[in-house]
Amino acid sequence: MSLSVDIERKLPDFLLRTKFDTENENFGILGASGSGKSMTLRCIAGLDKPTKGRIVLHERVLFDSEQGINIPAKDRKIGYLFQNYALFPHMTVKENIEFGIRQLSSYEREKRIKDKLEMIQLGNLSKRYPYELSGGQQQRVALARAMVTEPVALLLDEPFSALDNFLRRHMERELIEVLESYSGVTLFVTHNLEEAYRVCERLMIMDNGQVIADDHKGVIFRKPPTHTVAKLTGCKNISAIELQQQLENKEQNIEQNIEANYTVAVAMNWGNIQLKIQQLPGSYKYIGIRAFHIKVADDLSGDNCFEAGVIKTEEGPHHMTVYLQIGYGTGKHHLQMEIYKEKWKRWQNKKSLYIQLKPEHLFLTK
Ligand SMILES: Nc1ncnc2c1ncn2[C@@H]1O[C@H](COP(=O)(O)OP(=O)(O)OP(=O)(O)O)[C@@H](O)[C@H]1O
Repeated sequence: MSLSVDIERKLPDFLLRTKFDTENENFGILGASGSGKSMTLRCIAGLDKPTKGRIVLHERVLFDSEQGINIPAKDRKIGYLFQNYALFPHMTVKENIEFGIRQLSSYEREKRIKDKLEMIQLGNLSKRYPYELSGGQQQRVALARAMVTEPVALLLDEPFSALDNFLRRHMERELIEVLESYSGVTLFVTHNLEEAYRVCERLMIMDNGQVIADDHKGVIFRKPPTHTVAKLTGCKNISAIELQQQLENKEQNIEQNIEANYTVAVAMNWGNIQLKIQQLPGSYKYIGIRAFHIKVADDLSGDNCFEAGVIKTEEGPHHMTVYLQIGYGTGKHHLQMEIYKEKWKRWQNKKSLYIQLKPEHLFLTK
């Protein structure tokens, strides 16, 4: 199954331009609020009409502005799951699931409903009304209702955002299981980076109506193409840089213990420290490192080891966030490190410590 989208939607104050192709993978869409994620899904589902462009789902043209094709939403074979369940309140669980397949024979209807009730493990609650169900149960019914039509594509728009954290993780695991046996295209919109990473193989990042990155999740997180993508994917440490492939003066190289085959970046927002990096210099303007990649070091002997002052700490349930100052100080923190609480115990009373920004964890970006 494949989906190809190349559309534009013009509104007085907003321009959406989305272009991507996906095939048999969980495809995640990430972006700040108002970046156009839901509008993209609505255009694909046929609930909103692009100003121009083309949408093809498994070789079937759903929309083509030049050819005047615009298949109505009900005929697109698309299942849509919203954040707020949208179950019919006056219908039971079974009736809600049955709603989209009323045209099928009663034998086929019963078979599919039984199958979907088993999938969501709510067979014993089939006669209940939505108000008699918990939030998680309602969302499972909504998932069954979206899938009972055997859609070619499943669009999930922040499906767990109304649930508490515990239920959210539980539903996420259930969804991953359901999707393993689903052969259609899945688009998953979420604000939650970790959720996107766990559920999806590929991620598209949107910013102000535009696609600014689209790649395998590992690449997006390891080497974000721009500093906006780095920020939107949760990178807390980004600095403007000046790059030098190698220092011109060889003596200076030796003196500063910098090998010539490394690129050297001067991190202007991190107290002008000099960093060794493995990427070749290009037209990069920024350097970044994720908070959990900053490591406490025993001494200054490794690559990119620095003495850092501890400005403040914040305690989370499992880890500490430590705000650090390095290089030429300004009184403000330069870096944010995340470290497991157990590990942090060793340093918790220290005002300064050694840290390492390993070359393999630093990335250059535009
Ligand atoms: N019917 C409409 N008329 C005018 N502007 C709209 C309409 N629908 C959405 N917008 C605007 O289009 C932009 C994109 O909206 P969209 O709902 O796609 O954002 P989103 O990325 O899904 O955001 P969120 O994460 O907050 O749900 C927003 O600026 C929104 O205000």
